[in-house]
Amino acid sequence: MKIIADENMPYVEQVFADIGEVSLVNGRQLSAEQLEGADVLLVRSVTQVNAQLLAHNDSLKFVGSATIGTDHIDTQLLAQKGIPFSNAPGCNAIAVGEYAFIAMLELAAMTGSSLKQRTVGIVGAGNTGSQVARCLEAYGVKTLLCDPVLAASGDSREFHSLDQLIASCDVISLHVPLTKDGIEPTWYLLDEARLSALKPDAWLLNCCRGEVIDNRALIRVKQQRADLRLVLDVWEGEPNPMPELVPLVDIATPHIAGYSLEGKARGTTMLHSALSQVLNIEPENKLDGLLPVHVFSRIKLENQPDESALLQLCRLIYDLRDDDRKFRANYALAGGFDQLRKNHTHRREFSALALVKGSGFEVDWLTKLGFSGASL
Ligand SMILES: NC(=O)C1=CN([C@@H]2O[C@H](COP(=O)(O)OP(=O)(O)OC[C@H]3O[C@@H](n4cnc5c(N)ncnc54)[C@H](O)[C@@H]3O)[C@@H](O)[C@H]2O)C=CC1
Ligand SMILES: O=C(O)C(=O)[C@H](O)COP(=O)(O)O
Repeated sequence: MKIIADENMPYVEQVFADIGEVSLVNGRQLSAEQLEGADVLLVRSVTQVNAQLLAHNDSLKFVGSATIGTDHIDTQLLAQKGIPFSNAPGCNAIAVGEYAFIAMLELAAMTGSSLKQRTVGIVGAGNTGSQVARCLEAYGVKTLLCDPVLAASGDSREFHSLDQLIASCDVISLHVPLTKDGIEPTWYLLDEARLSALKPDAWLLNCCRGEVIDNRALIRVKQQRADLRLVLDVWEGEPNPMPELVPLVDIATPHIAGYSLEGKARGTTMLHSALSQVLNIEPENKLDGLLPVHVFSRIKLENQPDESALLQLCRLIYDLRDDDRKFRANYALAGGFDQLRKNHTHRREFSALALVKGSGFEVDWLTKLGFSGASL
């Protein structure tokens, strides 16, 4: 089988070797000509899978996207052509949850305040939003959820409206798909009126899609409101963020919130399972043994960590400040945004680090946060 895969899909050649020959391509530049004769197409979020891309191909048996979002896929077209499609829901949800949690700890350190004293509003309570809530609740931070779609579907959690969250939360973290229609469209969900209504000293995080915030309105509001703190991992108009916006942002990264090695590997192996099912091949667990041991495999805690020690511990797994520095230095260069993503050194998830505790204090909350437990 001829498999065309995005070059930024860790382990893809290894994982798919039993099904066919994998050719790696630049996903953003993939052309209809390159796709001629391919049986399987494996993409990431930068490839628009549409009629133009499929124009010279009549052999595709499967399209997979190793992502949660599907806004780059014309799923209707694939259904019309009878081409099975699968994405990888939840594959990088833990990575996004940990990114948002670490970003909030960094903002607390930056502003000399405490995350624990804040109430965090999570907009979109699906896979990624729930992981943010899990981290915050493990640490003892109050969270409020907004998800009218899940509320209407009978989800038993307590939900609030977006405007209630904006009025009452000190932090707003966005975790919705990008949709232009339907009953709850998210395009420019945070418009000028909502941005202006954010509480004094509020923090706003966007780890879902750039266009969920009206970025021009954000520039105008932030220019008037120095009290607002911003964490942006996603940008309107990627791969070209608005240059006036970047200096106004406290933590800026190139759409890598989901880039943990575990998350990427899960995305690849989930697509392998989906394709195996389509081809009627016995699915294998390919994730076991794929990931290397983390450089710090275990750490001994002598005391209960306070917020500052917790941040130090998190930085052993992921020092967000490195990505922020690289972003500011490179995003405006030609191809800079994509290069940052391509060359990103995939971080690990909390579970890669085992904590050994000294006697006389509890670390249950740290294992709930995601770290592994270990005995001496
Ligand atoms: N920055 C990054 O690296 C990543 C970004 N993403 C983005 O995050 C999005 C969310 O991912 P998941 O949580 O895994 O998706 P999900 O589908 O599990 O959850 C999204 C939730 O948003 C809710 N929702 C839809 N419209 C809403 C609205 N108007 N207001 C409030 N809630 C609404 C849905 O009901 C759903 O529960 C993805 O669609 C993708 O675009 C996902 C992974 C990584
Ligand atoms: O899963 C999603 O949705 C995402 O946004 C991905 O983390 C983006 O990663 P790429 O597919 O663009 O590498």
